[in-house]
Amino acid sequence: MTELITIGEPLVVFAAKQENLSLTDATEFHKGIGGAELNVAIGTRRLGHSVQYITQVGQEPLGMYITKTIDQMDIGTDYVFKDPNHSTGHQLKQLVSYGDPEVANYRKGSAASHLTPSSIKSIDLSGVKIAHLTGIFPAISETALETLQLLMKRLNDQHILITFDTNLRPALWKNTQIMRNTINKLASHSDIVLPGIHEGKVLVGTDDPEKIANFYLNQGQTKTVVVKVGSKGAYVKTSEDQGRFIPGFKVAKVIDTVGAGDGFALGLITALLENKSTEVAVLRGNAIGAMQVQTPGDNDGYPSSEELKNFYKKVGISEENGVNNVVR
Ligand SMILES: Nc1ncnc2c1ncn2[C@@H]1O[C@H](COP(=O)(O)OP(=O)(O)OP(=O)(O)O)[C@@H](O)[C@H]1O
Ligand SMILES: O=C(O)C(=O)C[C@H](O)[C@H](O)CO
Repeated sequence: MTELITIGEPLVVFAAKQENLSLTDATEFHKGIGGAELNVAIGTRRLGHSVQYITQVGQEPLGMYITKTIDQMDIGTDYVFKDPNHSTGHQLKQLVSYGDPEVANYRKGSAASHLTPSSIKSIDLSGVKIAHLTGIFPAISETALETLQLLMKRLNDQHILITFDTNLRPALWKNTQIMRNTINKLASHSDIVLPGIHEGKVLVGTDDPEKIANFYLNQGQTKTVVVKVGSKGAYVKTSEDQGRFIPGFKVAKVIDTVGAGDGFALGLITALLENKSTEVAVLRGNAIGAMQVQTPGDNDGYPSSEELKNFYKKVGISEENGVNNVVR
């Protein structure tokens, strides 16, 4: 039985080791794995919950590297399909001393983009508590979108809670209007929607968190919206309560912002799996987002239960009292 299921495109990430060099000039790289949904799977497993990851990889060294690595992490690979004809997506990522790193993606026509709806029919959803979906996978190909739509229909039919991170990747879409319409439609079939504040501006046309939340709460089945506001934390509103900000955690130095949103999502998901309140789930999302920005990889800041406890201890809060303790 699996608590969390997710579907996405894994990327082999070659992260530059030399600070502030362009990707053209960098010569030394560290090989790791990324991909938004896989990041969530990794962090969720690290906190002790069971996960199945649905994807397709090439039958070549990068595909084998992904499969071997996630298998060693004890993430379920029952639905990691193999494609002998296409290779696995990969990415070069810059190391910067400030701001977002430059990335170069090599993912067009990847094995994952050739996943088709037929792969969804075999998936056993019994016992699954939460499914995590994002706006990246449906952007990589028409068949990926159809595959996601079929999975969503099966999840909705079985009343399995869906968390949806809008995760905009404009370069993967034909144009902004198609991106906006498709993502907002997918969001309407999700229970918890997790846009970033800048994404809200593109998707809803405002950067007022309350207005962004109201937009999603007024369409489809969405009952909770959390708008992520970078270092400031997050704004949460449900269909039953007034919205509120839950402040973020101060960090000594931001090393790499990639994977913070996924860290937030997995913090929220794991807390909900442990029957914590929505507000505690947002607090844990903030904590794991803050831990992730202090590390160079896409998912190496995600904590074990022990590391999460130590993080709270260091800032002098616990999950039980932390929501109302705004001095961080
Ligand atoms: N500089 C920071 N300091 C502390 N916490 C941070 C910082 N940046 C991000 N976080 C935490 O991580 C969460 C997610 O970050 P962000 O708001 O950038 O999400 P996002 O827009 O989804 O990001 P991503 O680019 O990873 O998709 C924030 O809500 C916050 O809790
Ligand atoms: O999946 C992608 O598009 C990536 O850029 C890989 C990163 O690990 C991911 O986006 C972080 O959210």
